[in-house]
Amino acid sequence: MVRKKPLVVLTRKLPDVIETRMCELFNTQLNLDDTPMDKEALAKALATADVLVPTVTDRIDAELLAVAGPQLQLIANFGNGVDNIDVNAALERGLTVTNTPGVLTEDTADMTMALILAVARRLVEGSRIIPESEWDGWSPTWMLGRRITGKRLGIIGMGRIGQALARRAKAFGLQIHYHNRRKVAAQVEETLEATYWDSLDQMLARMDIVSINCPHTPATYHLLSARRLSHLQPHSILVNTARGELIDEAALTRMLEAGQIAGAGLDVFEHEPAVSTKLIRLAKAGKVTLLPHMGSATTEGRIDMGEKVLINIKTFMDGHRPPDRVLPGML
Ligand SMILES: NC(=O)C1=CN([C@@H]2O[C@H](COP(=O)(O)OP(=O)(O)OC[C@H]3O[C@@H](n4cnc5c(N)ncnc54)[C@H](O)[C@@H]3O)[C@@H](O)[C@H]2O)C=CC1
Ligand SMILES: O=CC(=O)O
Repeated sequence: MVRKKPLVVLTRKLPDVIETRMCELFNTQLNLDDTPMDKEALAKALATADVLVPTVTDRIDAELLAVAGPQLQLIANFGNGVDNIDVNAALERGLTVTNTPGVLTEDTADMTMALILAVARRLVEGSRIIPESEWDGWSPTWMLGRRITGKRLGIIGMGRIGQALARRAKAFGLQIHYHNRRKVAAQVEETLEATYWDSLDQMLARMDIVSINCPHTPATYHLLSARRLSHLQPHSILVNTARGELIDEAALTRMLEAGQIAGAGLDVFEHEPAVSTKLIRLAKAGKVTLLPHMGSATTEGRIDMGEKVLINIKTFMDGHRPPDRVLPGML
């Protein structure tokens, strides 16, 4: 008997090499023009697919999962963070959920370090000056940024990306501090010369630069609330390449407007792709650097992510446990 190929629905356009392999292995429904799927289109996909491959732009909530057809078995997220999926609701329905951890660690850490440098050294502001014909020549007191060497970097979430950032930051001469759910292995702490802070509030009050690198879960929503943000020192810089929902963005905006912190570098936003006009105004004034969620955006990284998705689907369809299964304890 010939086994029917499973229907795999991709919600977005993936790298060509991945789509080609996907089509060879499975009955694959592509999204050729890359239009993000609305709720109706997602519901349709969940009603027919054996495997759904969503991305960070697709909100797969309990309401949508309730309309999934009985054939749906696997949600193979093209992404590391899984906060776009109600994983508990999916697991309760007996579905398997996978993600793509590890392969975007270095790229995202690079972008985090780039944001730290961009904000501290006014890179984006400076890069506008020559194209806008506003350069009269060098001056001893003009376009001064802040030295990062010797400063204290506080990392919230010392996982894969947090540690990769710490390695880079150490090479730049920053002192590494971190807050995590638990202390990391002694050998990692030793190599990074990292200091653990059990109290996030206390760490925030002592840092020059803070980077957020933990996942967005119900427990971490607005981890940096208005109250916590108020612990930051006026000269400090805040960088977020994790998820927008981790920060009370309105409170951060007010602090930036009032000069209560020196600057921020944001790759992710609370209501992305919408970004508030106030933040855009602050960016134009050089107080904040805004990137359109491009932390993992390298050609190599996106192909590696696609390969992970392929392996997860293939392993699952062959009747084995896929390598990147998301389990309730990980949330
Ligand atoms: N901007 C971008 O394009 C990208 C963003 N990301 C985001 O980065 C996040 C982190 O990724 P990884 O480092 O691979 O994850 P990871 O799971 O290796 O590390 C996360 C760390 O955060 C810690 N953590 C969890 N809750 C915490 C809390 N309440 N307080 C302090 N620490 C807490 C965990 O213990 C863990 O050590 C992802 O969940 C995703 O949202 C990931 C890739 C690309
Ligand atoms: O933000 C991207 C991800 O893979 O997570």
